[in-house]
Amino acid sequence: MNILDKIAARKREEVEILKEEVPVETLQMLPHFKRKCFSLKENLKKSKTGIISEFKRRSPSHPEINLGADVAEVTKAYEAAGACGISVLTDEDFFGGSLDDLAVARETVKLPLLRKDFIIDEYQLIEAKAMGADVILLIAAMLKPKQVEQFSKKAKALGLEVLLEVHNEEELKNNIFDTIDMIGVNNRNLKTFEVNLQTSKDLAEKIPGQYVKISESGISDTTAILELQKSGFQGFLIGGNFMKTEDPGKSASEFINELKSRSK
Ligand SMILES: O=C(O)c1ccccc1NCC(=O)[C@H](O)[C@H](O)COP(=O)(O)O
Repeated sequence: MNILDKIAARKREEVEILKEEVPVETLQMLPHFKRKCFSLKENLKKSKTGIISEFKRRSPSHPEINLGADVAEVTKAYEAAGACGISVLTDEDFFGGSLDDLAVARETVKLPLLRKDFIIDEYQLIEAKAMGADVILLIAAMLKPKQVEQFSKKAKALGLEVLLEVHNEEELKNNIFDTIDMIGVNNRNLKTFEVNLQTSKDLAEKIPGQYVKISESGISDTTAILELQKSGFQGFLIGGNFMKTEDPGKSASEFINELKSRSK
């Protein structure tokens, strides 16, 4: 069983329990449910740097990135560093995150927040909105195109933006819907965990022009960003490179400042 199948199986169990414990009607009464979302898409279109900084403590490929990281401290520093948006891992079992992390990030910053999780059920979209997310992720490798269409429609109806994640041309071709806002190319092969930025460069020209393009995973220097910008990418999702350091906010700030000075 590959990692996405394992995660999907766990999510299905988790969602069935949650639906009983916290019904949709309860989520819909939470104050953030009616909040107007911040737009990551618009921030990326306006930005010269396009950095989406990620908060994650661990991952299947890196089991100990920053286990004790404090979400308020890091997200506040990411905002001050000039990030366009923040990605918050909300999966507990595989990434050590939680919906509480998302809620704390929401109370801390005014930037668009991506709920970084593995969506397999509409319930998780309602949960994302209620806990303060602005953007949700749909991973083509773990969904059927019909589900991508259904979940993206529902997300838009909730006022959320949709980031579709693909790894190859087939996933891209099968999941082009007008309810998608941004297309992310994940440079990490989820079978081997190897990262290769060429994945983004190869797919860039195949992504239709109306979608904001985001390159995800394995980005560790500003030279990579300058090259990816030449291929047409406007957004860059960076997690481990910041989170593995003692002060992720400071690392993000130095990275963004270096990028700004190299972009002049
Ligand atoms: O990172 C993993 O090990 C992983 C394994 C299985 C599914 C998803 C996984 N990562 C999620 C991500 O997409 C990354 O956290 C994100 O793109 C940032 O990547 P990085 O900058 O390399 O930390």
